[in-house]
Formats: sequence, structure tokens, C-alpha cells
Amino acid sequence: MVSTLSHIKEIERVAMGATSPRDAPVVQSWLRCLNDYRLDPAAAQEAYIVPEVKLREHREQAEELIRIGRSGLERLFSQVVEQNYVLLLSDARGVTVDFMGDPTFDNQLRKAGLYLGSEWSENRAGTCAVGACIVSGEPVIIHQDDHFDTSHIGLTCTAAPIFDTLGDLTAVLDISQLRSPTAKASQQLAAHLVASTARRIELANLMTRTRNDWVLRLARSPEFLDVDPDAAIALDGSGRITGMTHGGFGALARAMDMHGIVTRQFIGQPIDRFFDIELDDLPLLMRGQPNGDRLLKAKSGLAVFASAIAPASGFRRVPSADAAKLRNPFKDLSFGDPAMERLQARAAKLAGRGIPILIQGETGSGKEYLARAIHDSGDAAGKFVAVNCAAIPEQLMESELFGYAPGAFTGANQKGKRGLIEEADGGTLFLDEIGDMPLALQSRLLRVLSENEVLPVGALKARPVHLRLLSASHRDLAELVALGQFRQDLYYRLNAVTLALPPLRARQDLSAMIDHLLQRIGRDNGHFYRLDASARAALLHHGWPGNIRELSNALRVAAALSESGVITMECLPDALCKDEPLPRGEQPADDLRKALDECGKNVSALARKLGVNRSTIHRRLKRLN
Ligand SMILES: Nc1ncnc2c1ncn2[C@@H]1O[C@H](COP(=O)(O)OP(=O)(O)OP(=O)(O)O)[C@@H](O)[C@H]1O
Repeated sequence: MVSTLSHIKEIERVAMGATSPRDAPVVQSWLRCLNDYRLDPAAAQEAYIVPEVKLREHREQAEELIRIGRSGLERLFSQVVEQNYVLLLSDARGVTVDFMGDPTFDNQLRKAGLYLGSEWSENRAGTCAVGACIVSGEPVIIHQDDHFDTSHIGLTCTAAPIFDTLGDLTAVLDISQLRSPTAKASQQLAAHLVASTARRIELANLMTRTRNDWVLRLARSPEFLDVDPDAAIALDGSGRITGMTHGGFGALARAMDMHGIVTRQFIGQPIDRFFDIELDDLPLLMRGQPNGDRLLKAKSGLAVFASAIAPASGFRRVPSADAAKLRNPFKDLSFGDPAMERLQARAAKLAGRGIPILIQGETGSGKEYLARAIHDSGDAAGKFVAVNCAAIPEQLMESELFGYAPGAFTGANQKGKRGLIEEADGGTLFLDEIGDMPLALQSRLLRVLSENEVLPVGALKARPVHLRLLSASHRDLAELVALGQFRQDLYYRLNAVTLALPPLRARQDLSAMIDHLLQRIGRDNGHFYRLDASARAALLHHGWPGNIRELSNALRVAAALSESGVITMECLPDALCKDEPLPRGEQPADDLRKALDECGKNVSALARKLGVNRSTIHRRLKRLN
């Protein structure tokens, strides 16, 4: 094995610009460690294991992935256990959320960081397989002194990325050994095993998440079509792409002869833009047809073998059995997004229990909407009172919340005033942005919760109140507690259960949510609205930083601007038109004209080449005049 000193010297030479015989991903990662994270090769740091509470949070967030990945991990582990390999499943931040290793070596594995809770992000651990894989999105082998930090130079680690159905890296699967007497090339087999397990986990994830969609599996050879496809793509009832495995993005790019794919741009596109296929043809590609006949022709001229799997519940999206059992107030919360359906089911179970619930989520993601649904589905006789702690000036907050006795202060109402806490007596008090509540009021609120009574400002006697408290914050309350800005005892009381709403961009039911909001707007306006294909694609591609509120506002404005109820790109806010899905990005005027010339001034041919509608090209040309 190399000495620590010569390893440090080698990194220093690379830092000075010397060429290195090591693989490019290793050298690139060393340079990131030196230049971006400012790590010092001479300062060895042992593997870091995150504290128990943090690990619990990471595992909760990755719960679904751990469940789906388990059988893949078990199968792989049974194949490699004899060679003393361990398996780590890390989340996108590099924290190991699932682990399999031989318990005989528990102590050594833990010390080496090959253990549950170890954090292998590159900026913390230096060059390592998980960290380099997260940064590059590619499979990578980091063998012994490829590692940056001298603490890890005994290990050999190989990692492959796992992407979610929208193309974002969601996890990394790593296979490692404490020591390996052989050369780096010996890890190629491990690399192959880990990459094919990652592919299987992505496929299992897609199949679980798109139960109500068609799934098209693609393979280059007919024999593997049903057992180990290269790619899988999910389609909704109108033939639009709702998700895919990582291989799916590559397959679509090849189908269009495209390079430099921006993966998200494929979501929401109709499948007939890539392949010569109509939705009605899908049954012809189902099992039962001879494999050799199930050929699909791509627009680029390539042919692939394809196998279609029908939606579990027929052609339309239907609510799952669990959703049907839910009580009515929850029914508009989700339209098939798996994370939302789980949240919906938990909320329904908790609704009648009176337990305080902390709702977390980005702005506009529906925290108040969820709180109201929880209130409406319980049997409390009292009102739902929502208070936004960030919107009330600090000096007024006490009297607004707690009320005041007659003549409590100059300028006060002679008769006194009931506070919002009393308003919610017998019902639900929803405290939004609770992280903004001043510390002094936090103590008073704690008393309301622990003693079921409220003492108005200037009053001598407390009054009994019985209410259910729901609270929300887009800030991390645990962090505020650590900073001393939020009372720990109040935090524990509010946070008997946390429900975390996903941001709209991470939801898989965006298309159905758009239809739902549009119907609601149609009902309000007494009109029927319809989106044309490019407007829908633009809505599906936008990142929605303002979440459901932003989407709802955009649709209201679009509905008002539409002619005869048809919403086109022109009706959408400018911000959305800018991220319009042109596969090669915005084309400057000259480029577009040149591309058109190359296609013999044939707009249809250019549209096919770029993978967009003809109307998009016409509109763009018009805009460029
Ligand atoms: N499931 C849903 N169906 C229809 N409309 C919804 C849904 N969820 C939220 N909305 C609408 O989106 C908008 C924002 O929702 P809400 O006020 O609940 O978000 P919030 O997370 O509490 O926002 P903030 O963080 O700004 O307080 C509201 O107009 C609400 O009616």
C-alpha cells in the first residue's frame, strides 16, 4: 500500500498542474476537493457518522426508496457477501440510509464509515465513490489511494447513481470492501453489478409510482424485453410522458438523434413526438404478441423492441382504494402522487385525534389547505382560525392572539377583546409561520397548551380553552431551536407529528393538479377551459417556486386571457414561455434561420428535428420577426 506521505505529495503535484496517470473522474474530484471545498490532503479526517436524530430524518425522507430498493440490495448482497463486500444506499446528500454488511466486522466497518449513517458527500469526505457519483451523476470506482483523504486509502468503493422518474439523482448505490489485495480493474465486475441493481431499483420505482399509467419498456434485443429492459417510460391516458428510468432519457434522445439532453424537457411531451406510435397501438405491444414483432420505429429511423404494460386500473386515472376510503375533505389534496397519497392517508388517520401536527412545506404548497382539511374532517364543533404569525406586527401579536381585558392599555377597546385563541375554542387554531413568533409569546402559548387556559392581556383570571393546535413553518424549527430562537419545549409540543408537503415540482400528479385547478376556475367563471398541447407542456416544465399558489394564479390569468376557453402559450406568464421546452434551448435568431435553411425552409421538418410542435417554430419565428 502507498505511504501516507507519498499520497499527499502526489495530490500536491496534481494541484500544481502535473498530469496524472489516474482516471479522469479521480483527478477531477481531487481538484474539486482542493479548489472548491478547500480540503487539505495532509489533514486526515476519520469517517463521519451523522447523529441518530439526523439519521432518522434522512431515513424518513428516503423511506419509500429504502422499501423499494431493499429486495435489490438483498439480492446483490447475497451474490457478493463471500467476497466481504458491504453495500451502502445513500441519499442524494451522501448519507447512508440503508446498509448491508457482515456483522462480524461491525466495529471495523463502523470505524471505516462503511455503516448506516455515514456521510460520504465529497465536500466532507473528500474524493470517494458516493461523493464523486453524486457530483458527476455517473458510475465511478474509487480504489484505495484514489481516495483524497489518507484515512480512506485502504478502501475500495464503487458506486452507481439512482435517478428518480423525473431524471433527478435521488440516491447512490455503493459496494465497498475494507481492503482489496487486487488492482482497480478487479472492481469492474462490482461496477457492473451495482449499475444493473441501480437500474432495477429505478424500474421498480417507476412501476410503483406509475400504477395508473401505461409503461413502455424498451430493449435493444427482444429476449430481454420483459425481463431486463434497457429503459422504461410511463405515459398517461393521453400519451404524454409522465416519468421514466434514467435509460429512458437516453432512449428518447437517441430516438430524436439529439445530444446534450436536458432531461426534464422530455416530461409532458407526447410519445408520438419520439416514436411512430399512437396510444391506440399500445395494446399491440403487450405480452402475448411475439417478441420479434414488437418493434418500435423512432423518428431518427432507429428501431427498438418495445413492450407495453397497461395501467393497473384501466385507461383512466382512478383514485387508489385507500384514497377512495378517505373522507371527503382530503380528496383534493392528491391526484395520484405517491408521497401525497401517503401524507393524505396519515392526515386522515390523525384528523379525529386532536394531536398537534406540524405541517412543513414551501410557500404556497398547501399548508393551510391541508390544515383546513384536517379540521373539516374531524368532528370539532368550533371554528377553524388561521393566524399568520409573520403577518402580524410583533407589538400587536400578543393582544391579537390572547385578547385583552377592558381598559388593559390606552387606546384599547373599553369592553376588552376576545383573542384569536379564544375564537378557536372548541375548534382548531392554525398558526402559520410559527417560527416568527417572539420568544415571550412562545412561553405564553405553551401555557395555553399545557394548562388549557388563556390569560388575556391585563386580565387577572385565566379562561378555559380547548382547542386543537395545528402549526406550519417553511423554516426548519429544529434549527431555530438549536439557534436559541425557538423554545425546545414548545417545539416538542407542536411537533407530535410532522407532515411534510412536497413542493409542486417534485409531485407526479402535476398534470392532474392542473386539470383540477382549471376545472375549479371553470366552475367559478361558468366557463369551460382547455389547454393546448404547448401550453400544457410549458406548465409541466416550469419549476413552480411559488407552488400551487403560483400555478393557480397563472391559470386564473391564463383563463382570463384565453379566447373561446382555449389556453395557448400566449396566455401564460412570460416566465413560463422562457422555459418553453425547446430541446436545444432558446435559439438565437440566426441559428433558427440557419436551422430552417438546412431543412429546406420546411417548418415541419425543423419541428421534427428539434422535437417541438410546428406552432412553436412559427411562434418563435414570429417573435423574431
Ligand atoms: N390541493 C389543493 N387543491 C386546490 N387548491 C389548493 C390545494 N392546495 C393549495 N391550494 C391553493 O393554493 C394556494 C396556496 O395554498 P395555501 O395557502 O394552503 O399554501 P401555504 O403553504 O399555506 O402558503 P404560505 O406558505 O404562503 O402560507 C391557495 O389558494 C389554496 O387554495
